[in-house]
Amino acid sequence: MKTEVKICGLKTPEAVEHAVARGASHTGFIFFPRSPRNIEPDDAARVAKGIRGRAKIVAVTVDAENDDLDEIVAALNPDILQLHGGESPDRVLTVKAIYGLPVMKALPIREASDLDRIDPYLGIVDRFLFDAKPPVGSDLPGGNGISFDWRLLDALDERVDYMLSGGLNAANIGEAMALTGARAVDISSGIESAPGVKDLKLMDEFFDAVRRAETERP
Ligand SMILES: O=C(O)c1ccccc1N[C@@H]1O[C@H](COP(=O)(O)O)[C@@H](O)[C@H]1O
Repeated sequence: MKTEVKICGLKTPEAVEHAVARGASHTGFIFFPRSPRNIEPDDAARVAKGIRGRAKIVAVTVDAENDDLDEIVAALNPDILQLHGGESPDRVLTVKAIYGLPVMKALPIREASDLDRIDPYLGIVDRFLFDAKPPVGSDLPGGNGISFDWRLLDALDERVDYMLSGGLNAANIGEAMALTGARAVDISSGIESAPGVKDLKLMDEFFDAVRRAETERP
């Protein structure tokens, strides 16, 4: 089975089209003003226009209020909401009830005990996204370009559906996929030439590395 690849933090039609042409299953748009990848809902709708139905459109938000979610959903009509803050299981249930969209819940991972946070969300979220815990002092809950110890996922119940995220790039994705067996991966800063600026050559190298890793699967 082909690995699902989410290209996150997209801001231009060129980068979105390139990602989908290279086989991205998911495209991510960041709605978080402090991020260099932040995009306005109307701009995201314009940028994503050509790829609807060819790849999933993911709206990434961080502890967003309903007013903000209303605006994002109305403008972009995303396929999936990625909740990348401290949203509780109750909040996820509320968001699902209001918008009727699948939710991917990001959980920050640094140590084995961080996996204990999965349980309360089981049966509520549609998928998890495991990202590295942000470094102390970071302004961003994601997009920090740092990885966690992938071996921690050895302890994961294999029925838990997740995307692997955090500091992935062309140089380490082979090892990450081999160690975790992840069938879905997510990348943002690892394919950028500067914060928020996607580099199509780095994107190509990432897709090539993912496809190579697939052929090396047991
Ligand atoms: O990318 C951001 O700026 C961002 C801001 C707020 C919430 C989430 C964000 N990004 C998410 O983090 C992962 C990992 O990023 P990276 O590959 O380590 O740079 C990214 O794919 C987004 O889902």
